[in-house]
Amino acid sequence: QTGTCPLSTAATTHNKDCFSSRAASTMAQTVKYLGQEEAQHIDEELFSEYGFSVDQLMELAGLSCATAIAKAYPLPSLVKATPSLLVICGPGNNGGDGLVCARHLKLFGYDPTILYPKRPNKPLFQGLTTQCQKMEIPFLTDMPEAKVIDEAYNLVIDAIFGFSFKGAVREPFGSILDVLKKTTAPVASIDIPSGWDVEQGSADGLQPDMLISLTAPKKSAALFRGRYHFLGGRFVPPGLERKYQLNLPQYPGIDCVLQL
Ligand SMILES: NC(=O)C1=CN([C@@H]2O[C@H](COP(=O)(O)OP(=O)(O)OC[C@H]3O[C@@H](n4cnc5c(N)ncnc54)[C@H](O)[C@@H]3O)[C@@H](O)[C@H]2O)[C@@H](O)CC1
Ligand SMILES: [K+]
Repeated sequence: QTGTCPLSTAATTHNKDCFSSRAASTMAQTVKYLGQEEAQHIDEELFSEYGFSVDQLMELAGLSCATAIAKAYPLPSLVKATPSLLVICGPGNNGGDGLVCARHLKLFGYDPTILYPKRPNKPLFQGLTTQCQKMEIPFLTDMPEAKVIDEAYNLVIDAIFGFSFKGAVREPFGSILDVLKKTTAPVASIDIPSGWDVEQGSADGLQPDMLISLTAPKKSAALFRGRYHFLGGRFVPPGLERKYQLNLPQYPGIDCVLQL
C-alpha cells in the first residue's frame, strides 16, 4: 500500500525525503511478506552464517524504528506540551528493539518513558536498561490507565512481541494490551502489532497507526490499516536476500528506513 506522505506539508527538505520514499515504494510492490518460520530462519542465519551479533542488529533495528517514528511524528507535529512518548517493552528481542529505540528517540529530542515489566536476566538486556537509565529515561512500575495515557503521551510505542509470538497472550501482557486497545493515543508497533498472529493478524486486536517492519514485512502486515508503514533494518547481505527472494526495495540514499 502507498500511504499518504506524512511530511507533505512540512519543510522542503522533508518533501525531498517523500519523493524518494514514493519512488522506492513503487519498487516495493513485490517485497516479500514473510511467514513466521521463514522470519525465524532468516534471523538465525544472520547470526550463524553471516556473522552478526544480536546486539549489533538490535542497535540497527532500534535506530531504524526511532528514525521512522521521527519522520512520521516530527517534534513540531506533536499535540502535547512536551514531546512525551510511552515505550512498552516485552520479554524478548522485540522489547530490546524498544529499549534501543527509546534511547535514540531521547537523543532526537523526544521525552520517552519506558514500561518494562518482564526483564530477561541476560547481560544484553541489562546493558540496554542501564543505558536508558543513564540517558535519564524514566521507567514506570505499572501500566497506566487508558485515560492517563491519552492525557500524558503523544504516542505509544509497542515493542511487546515480534515474530516469535505464539498462542494466547499471557499476563501481564494480556492486561497491558487490553488497556492499549482502549487508548485513543496513536500506537506505533515494532515489527508486528502485539497480540496479532504473525501470519493471520487479529480481527479484534490492536489497530496501530504505524507499523515498522524489520528486515521484511511479515504476512500479517498485509492486514495493517494504519497510516504509516515503514521498512527498517537495512542490514541484509545480498546472498541472504537472494536465498529468500526478499525483493527488498531500494532504500533512498543513505536512509536507514523507507515508507512502504
Ligand atoms: N532478524 C531480524 O530482522 C531482527 C529481529 N529483531 C527483533 O527480534 C524480534 C523477535 O525476537 P524474539 O525471537 O526474541 O521474540 P519476540 O520478541 O517476538 O518474543 C519472544 C518473547 O515473547 C514471549 N511470548 C511469546 N508468545 C507469548 C504469549 N502468547 N504470551 C506471552 N509471552 C509470549 C516469549 O516467551 C519470549 O520471551 C523481531 O520481531 C524483531 O523485533 C531485532 O532485534 C534484530 C534483527
Ligand atoms: K510489537
